Amino acid sequence: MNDVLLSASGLTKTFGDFTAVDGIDVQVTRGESFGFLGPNGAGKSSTMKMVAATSPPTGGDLRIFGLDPVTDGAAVRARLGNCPQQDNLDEEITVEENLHVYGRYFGLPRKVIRERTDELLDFAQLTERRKDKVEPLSGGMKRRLTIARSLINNPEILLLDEPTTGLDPQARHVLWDRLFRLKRQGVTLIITTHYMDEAEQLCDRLVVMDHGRIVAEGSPRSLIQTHSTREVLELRLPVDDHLHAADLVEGIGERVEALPDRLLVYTDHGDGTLEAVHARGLQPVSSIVRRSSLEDVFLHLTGRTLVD
Ligand SMILES: Nc1ncnc2c1ncn2[C@@H]1O[C@H](COP(=O)(O)OP(=O)(O)OP(=O)(O)O)[C@@H](O)[C@H]1O
Repeated sequence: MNDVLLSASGLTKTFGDFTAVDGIDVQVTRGESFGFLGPNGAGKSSTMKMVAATSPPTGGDLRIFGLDPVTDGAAVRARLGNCPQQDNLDEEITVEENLHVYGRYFGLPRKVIRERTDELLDFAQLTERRKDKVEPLSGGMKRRLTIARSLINNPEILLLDEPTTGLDPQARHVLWDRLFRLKRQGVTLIITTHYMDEAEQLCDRLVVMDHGRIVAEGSPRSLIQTHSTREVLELRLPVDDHLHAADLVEGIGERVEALPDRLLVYTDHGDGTLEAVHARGLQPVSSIVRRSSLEDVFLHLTGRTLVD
């Protein structure tokens, strides 16, 4: 039997006249790594705050661990780890004191807090920095500390709102590695991101969100198979504006998307498609063939790119 930890039906959040989350249906089962992928403003954070039991829904039904986060907020929060978009560490105290304070907040015995702190500092690769103040740590270290802190109560679900936004590539990879470890330990991860590579790396299953609605759902692989071709030929032609250049490659490949700086020709055989472009007498300034990604899925479904 699937152990459903999160169940939302018609979940809605309005701010005055504005609808940020527009009647979404989502289920997450224990052990899954589940993602909300969408551009800024899609409604991901608003959804996460409702799931974190910190912002009440304005419509629909939401159950976490079978509980109502409005009436059973404290019970829900005790079983969740919550990493909000902005790190909210206490910068004036040390790394380990940040964990101690959180442990006390959850009412854990001192001995348990000490043991968990040692484990979590090791997990976050921060043992050597345990006596240092938080303020001078790098962005990646602060993020890892935020995650370590949110694990102090041994949560069944870890909520991660844009976990790697603002981090450099190396720091992102370190963080992804830590999140993989948690996933292997059986922690259910719920992640929001506007990075398609992060969604592909971390999520077993995800929903694509746009303007508060879910526009597609599935594993990264199944979404790509359903909504894109195997490969994409990216072309830069000697024209000023690619937005009006799609007709130059009309009939080549299965579908063409025109972006301001390039054409994306969707095809199952990129190299053959490039030959067809050359056979038409076109001389691209540059061309690459790559695998289809979730970015292509988003573009196909919404006509827009994930990151502007
Ligand atoms: N407290 C609020 N009052 C009014 N509008 C809000 C409030 N919080 C969010 N919104 C609006 O709701 C929409 C969705 O915001 P939300 O933060 O959920 O999106 P997001 O997908 O998480 O994007 P981001 O990554 O930028 O946070 C946005 O248009 C935002 O301006």
